[in-house]
Amino acid sequence: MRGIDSRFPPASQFDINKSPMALVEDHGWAQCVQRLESELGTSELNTWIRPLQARREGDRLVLVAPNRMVMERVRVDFCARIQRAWLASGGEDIEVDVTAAAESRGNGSASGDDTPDVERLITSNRLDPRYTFGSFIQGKSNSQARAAAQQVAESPGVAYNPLLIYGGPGLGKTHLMHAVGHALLRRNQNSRVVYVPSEQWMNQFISAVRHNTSEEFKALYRSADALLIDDIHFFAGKSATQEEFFHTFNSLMDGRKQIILTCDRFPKDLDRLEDRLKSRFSWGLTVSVEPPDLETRVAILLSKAEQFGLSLSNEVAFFVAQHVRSNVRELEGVLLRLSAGMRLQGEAITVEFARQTLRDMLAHYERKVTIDNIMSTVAKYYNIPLKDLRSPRRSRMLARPRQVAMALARELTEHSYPDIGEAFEKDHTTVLHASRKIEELRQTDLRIREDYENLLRQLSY
Ligand SMILES: Nc1ncnc2c1ncn2[C@@H]1O[C@H](COP(=O)(O)OP(=O)(O)OP(=O)(O)O)[C@@H](O)[C@H]1O
Repeated sequence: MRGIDSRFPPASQFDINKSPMALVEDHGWAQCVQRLESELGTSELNTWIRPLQARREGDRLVLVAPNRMVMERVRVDFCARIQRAWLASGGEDIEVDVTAAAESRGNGSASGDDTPDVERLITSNRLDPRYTFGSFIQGKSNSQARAAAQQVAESPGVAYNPLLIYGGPGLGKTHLMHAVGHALLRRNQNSRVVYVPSEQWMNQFISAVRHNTSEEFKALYRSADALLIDDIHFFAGKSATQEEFFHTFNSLMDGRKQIILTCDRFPKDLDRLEDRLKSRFSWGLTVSVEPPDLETRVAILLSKAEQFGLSLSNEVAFFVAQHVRSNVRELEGVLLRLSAGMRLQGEAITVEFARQTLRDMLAHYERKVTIDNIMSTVAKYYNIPLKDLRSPRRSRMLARPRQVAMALARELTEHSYPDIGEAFEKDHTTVLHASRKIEELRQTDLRIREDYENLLRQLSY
């Protein structure tokens, strides 16, 4: 194992305190960043410029942002400045193009070509410097996952192994996974922390098989100290990939190395994933992240606004949080729209400004979260006739969906208990009891929690 160490990305390359640009062969970009250092504040530089990876494509400088959010902000606010800094630092006149990581991968190969250079593929996947425990806002919806991640960061390979974080899109699974990676590297700079999205892992595996470099592929992954694999639902139905992953998993577990996985649902519910993998996933700890509640959404908005250098009042944050409930990525998207709108129109962000700027989005939500629509969505979800939600029948088969529908109406609409009671042809105390009951069951009954979150997601998009 020692023999292949040199081919691993040195841990320091993952260090958030070092510029990712250290990895870029093109020194022109390093000089350009240096130039920008004198123009931008540290916070702007670390948030928007340092996470970019640069490569030359003919007479273009292609900057790959870790996600769409960064891509859009860089396009709007920094492109021209980067071009000027590039020229000023001795570069020739080139076009600057900004893409997001997933798009830039395009053909599914992380490197953009078909070179079976496993090391390069791995080094191209770095931890996002912004995804740390410090920038993760904790609330009821994610506190368990955060605590588990923190525990793993403190006792890797011992506390919970594997740690599997599951939940809907944009709820911070990747963020927490990277946060553990950063913490492990801070504890031990030489630790070999490997982060890879499942799709890339599979592409690298296929490429290794094609180019006869399977041994190298295996050795590289099996000698990691911590392996972080994102979105493992992607492995469903890919039997050869599952087989390879099964052996990697066993090898790492035998060596007491830490494994962290994320998945878009409770892993036992994944179709076409081998039972032996499902059972291994349950050896450690499986925790969920759920959509954040109102207070957490407000806290996230205020913290992100500060991070983006955007002045946002509590009142506006509260207004946005009341209307945008689905996930954190969407909250970030809203901040981006507000920021772009503010720049274009030169106005301060007031509640009225937010209402105008986001009117299409708000109208969409309002259409979806009527009591009638909640009822029909719940009836369809549980496959029961709509009229039964209103009927006086008390069978458990009907009572639970009815309570879920009432709780959703209470959470998603501004209607009072008596209004909701009237819509369900029940007394307001029944609605009150239903809301409390469902809140309690969401803590203790996994099935109810999943049903509620699924419905919340359907109604919130
Ligand atoms: N609790 C939180 N505090 C601060 N930022 C958060 C939080 N949760 C999510 N985010 C931010 O929301 C964005 C989306 O998060 P992330 O990519 O981790 O979601 P995910 O659950 O992995 O989604 P997907 O399943 O779609 O990959 C990121 O920018 C992340 O930093």
